[in-house]
Amino acid sequence: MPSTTRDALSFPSAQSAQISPYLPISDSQSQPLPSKFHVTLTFATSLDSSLSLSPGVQTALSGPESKSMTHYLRSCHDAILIGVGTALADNPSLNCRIEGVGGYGGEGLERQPRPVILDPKGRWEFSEESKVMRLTKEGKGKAPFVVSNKEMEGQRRAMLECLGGKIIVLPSKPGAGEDSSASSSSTRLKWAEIFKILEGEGIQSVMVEGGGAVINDLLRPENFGLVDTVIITIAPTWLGKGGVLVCPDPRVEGEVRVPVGRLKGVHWLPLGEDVVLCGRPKET
Ligand SMILES: NC(=O)C1=CN([C@@H]2O[C@H](COP(=O)(O)OP(=O)(O)OC[C@H]3O[C@@H](n4cnc5c(N)ncnc54)[C@H](OP(=O)(O)O)[C@@H]3O)[C@@H](O)[C@H]2O)C=CC1
Ligand SMILES: Nc1nc(O)c(N)c(N[C@@H]2O[C@H](COP(=O)(O)O)[C@@H](O)[C@H]2O)n1
Repeated sequence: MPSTTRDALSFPSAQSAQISPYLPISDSQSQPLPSKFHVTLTFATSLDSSLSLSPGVQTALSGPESKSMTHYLRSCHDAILIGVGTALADNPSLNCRIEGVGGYGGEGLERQPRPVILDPKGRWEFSEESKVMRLTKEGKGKAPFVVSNKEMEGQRRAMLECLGGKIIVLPSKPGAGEDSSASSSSTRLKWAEIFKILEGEGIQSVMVEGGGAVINDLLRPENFGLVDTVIITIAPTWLGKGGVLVCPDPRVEGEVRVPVGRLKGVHWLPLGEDVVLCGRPKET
């Protein structure tokens, strides 16, 4: 086996066939590009709705089968988006390690997604040693785009650009009536604008992986309609209080509390010891 594929993952076609209705494209390269920008919200959660044991800590929830599923999803999207909290906590790879994808037996960077880090205040102090940069240098992934309100210091920016990444500076616009759970109102970016800017970069589909603040923000009623599909890995474990929770703000109509949202067109897929939930925020 060539060294490039020694650490490659595979995801069986019987299982990918069950997930592909929720994806912008299947892994078949002959499929046409999506005609509309597609957003997939995806993450792994515990039975008590935790993404990790505590803020700033990375917690492995997915078993090997659902981890392969996540990498399969990565191969079917143009970009992966995470918040800066996840970049700081996880030092993630944000590449796709499915057998046959570029860097893992495939040509060039074929079907490797573009990592996108949402970092309005410029808190992510990446270096050439950050995992995502190392993998880029090894030809196993793409360099990240950093979406920010701030310009980046010259040397780090030059290194990022030299690897093929870039910083995308967006003007901040305080939003009326927004709370500060994801980001202070002066730096909070509107999701419609974030997705529009990515579309302008030639990106047609994005999987948003987390973390907590990003997911809870996208679950707000005014944002949920921007999400096309939701794919959640549920692991058979409780992490306990104090974790990073997926738990959006409550929704009140008049003086009555109503559910924040419910998925439609749901499909459940057991994968190893986990179960994967696929659904759509709206009817199609
Ligand atoms: N189990 C799983 O599948 C996953 C788990 N995780 C875990 O989640 C945790 C990280 O979650 P969390 O700490 O909530 O951090 P996030 O990754 O959600 O990043 C949050 C930060 O992103 C920025 N941000 C979020 N929304 C917006 C917006 N609309 N506009 C502008 N900026 C925005 C803000 O930065 P600023 O404050 O600088 O303004 C905010 O503080 C880690 O422990 C990680 O391991 C992460 C991903 C997946
Ligand atoms: N699907 C999934 N399962 C888990 O158990 C996780 N902890 C995560 N985290 C997400 O994956 C990123 C880390 O993986 P890579 O190093 O990029 O392969 C991390 O940043 C989260 O986005 N996901």
